[in-house]
Amino acid sequence: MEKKQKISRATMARFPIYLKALRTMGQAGKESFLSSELSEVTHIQDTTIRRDFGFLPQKETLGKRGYGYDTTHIIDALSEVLGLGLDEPIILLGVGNLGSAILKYNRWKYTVGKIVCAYDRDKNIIGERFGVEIRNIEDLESSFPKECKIAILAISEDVQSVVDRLVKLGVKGIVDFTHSHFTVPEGVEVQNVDVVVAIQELELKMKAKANEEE
Ligand SMILES: NC(=O)c1ccc[n+]([C@@H]2O[C@H](COP(=O)([O-])OP(=O)(O)OC[C@H]3O[C@@H](n4cnc5c(N)ncnc54)[C@H](O)[C@@H]3O)[C@@H](O)[C@H]2O)c1
Repeated sequence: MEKKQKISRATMARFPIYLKALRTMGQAGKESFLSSELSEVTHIQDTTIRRDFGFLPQKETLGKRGYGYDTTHIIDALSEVLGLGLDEPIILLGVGNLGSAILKYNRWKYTVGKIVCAYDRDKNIIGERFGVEIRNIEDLESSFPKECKIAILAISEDVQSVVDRLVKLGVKGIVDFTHSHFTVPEGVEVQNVDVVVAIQELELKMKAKANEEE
């Protein structure tokens, strides 16, 4: 029986970068590519790219000499490993400053899926922004998009109660921009995104580097 290779965290972290670049290249009509071309776009060494592709499931991903890799095959293989589809429906909770910026960031296409609708409790915000329908949070249960498993949290109050409602509706992954503490049951993943924490981590890395050089 074929032994399944364990994919390292570093390789898994590079897969979404390849996927994003290749979806853009694919949309531009590029049917095949060389690892050196992907390297130029992603700034990841081509030897690393070739090694990472060795972990992908399909045989076609191995590439052919002089032709390179088939763009569609690699996109499919990356999507399979990452468990992502282009049509992944995503909802956004909270359309204030941050939520609006997220909606405005129009690079969702060809990258991670699609924000199908957003929710807010402020009646003045209900309607449409950047082509996305904004619904009243009161209608969450009655208008929740079928099959939606991912929610982005950009609300500022009552976070736990909104999270509980999302979990009940079947949400399995939460991208959390709030600075609130909340809990989720086992089987639900939370990914925190925090600019302040990112700056603190950066400072620590810079200090460590400066100490090394002393
Ligand atoms: N992670 C980061 O780096 C980062 C950066 C900025 C802000 N934030 C956090 O993101 C959140 C939003 O920040 P903002 O500046 O956009 O705030 P904001 O006040 O401009 O927007 C919040 C929006 O969420 C809505 N809302 C609040 N509670 C709600 C609820 N329970 N149900 C439905 N809608 C609700 C409000 O009506 C408002 O439209 C805050 O929690 C803030 O602390 C995080």
